[in-house]
Amino acid sequence: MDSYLSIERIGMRFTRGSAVSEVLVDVDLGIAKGEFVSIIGHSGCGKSTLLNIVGGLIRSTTGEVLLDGQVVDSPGPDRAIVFQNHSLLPWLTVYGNVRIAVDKVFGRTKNAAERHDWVMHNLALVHMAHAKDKRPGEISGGMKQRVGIARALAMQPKILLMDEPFGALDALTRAHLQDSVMEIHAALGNTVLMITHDVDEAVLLSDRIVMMTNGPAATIGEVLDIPLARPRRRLALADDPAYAASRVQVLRFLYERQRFTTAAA
Ligand SMILES: Nc1ncnc2c1ncn2[C@@H]1O[C@H](COP(=O)(O)OP(=O)(O)OP(=O)(O)O)[C@@H](O)[C@H]1O
Repeated sequence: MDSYLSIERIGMRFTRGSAVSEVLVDVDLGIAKGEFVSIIGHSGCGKSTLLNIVGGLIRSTTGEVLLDGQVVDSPGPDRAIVFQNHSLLPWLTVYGNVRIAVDKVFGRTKNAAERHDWVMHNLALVHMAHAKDKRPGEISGGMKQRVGIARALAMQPKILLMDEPFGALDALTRAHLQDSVMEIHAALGNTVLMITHDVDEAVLLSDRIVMMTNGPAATIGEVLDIPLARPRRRLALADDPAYAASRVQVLRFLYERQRFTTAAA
């Protein structure tokens, strides 16, 4: 496979005084351009640590990450991150929150009118153009996540990194956002690496699911291809045997092969 993102033999050890914790060992993963890959694994196994290494927020102890042939060693606009708890600036409007990122990334290459249009285009993609003048305190959690996604997309990153983006939302809002993300992925062909705890979400959205072993010293246990044609519709999939089979494989991995142990909590 031609890897656009290449995670090569990543190891991560945290040292505090004489205490050393081995969190990740020998993590190897290649992601193709346009692929949607999810990472699933029990709490504490090191999923966020891995995503933060890819984002350049922390440096791995061993191994390296390459994106489009470039070594990742610091944060950059080519890797936009969407966190579980939106990170919008409360004093700016919805528009302002996206505009600030657009000005930063495209300040030299697009003029003010183009930047305005680009902000509005990305707000429209997540169905938030109507709320452009509202402040984060005036909109729901789901809407805030939509704005966070618009801001990330507006940076035109090479890869979109999402750390449990829908984790704090109720089931219905979550379903709407998943549908939006699928629409956007179909329209733009983004490369996405997403952490989730939700097996149905992973199967619905992903081309492949990366299943991590329990920590400490976690690594990739199995990678599952999801053989479901796109576009995917959640209602139709409910009766699809291929959907059920993928789901069972992830559940087996998590609850039989990698049973949650208190040591991993
Ligand atoms: N800066 C740090 N210093 C020391 N240990 C850390 C640090 N960051 C993370 N860890 C440890 O690394 C392990 C993995 O944490 P991480 O947050 O990556 O797991 P996770 O799989 O994302 O968990 P969850 O699903 O609960 O969010 C945990 O044991 C955590 O305590």
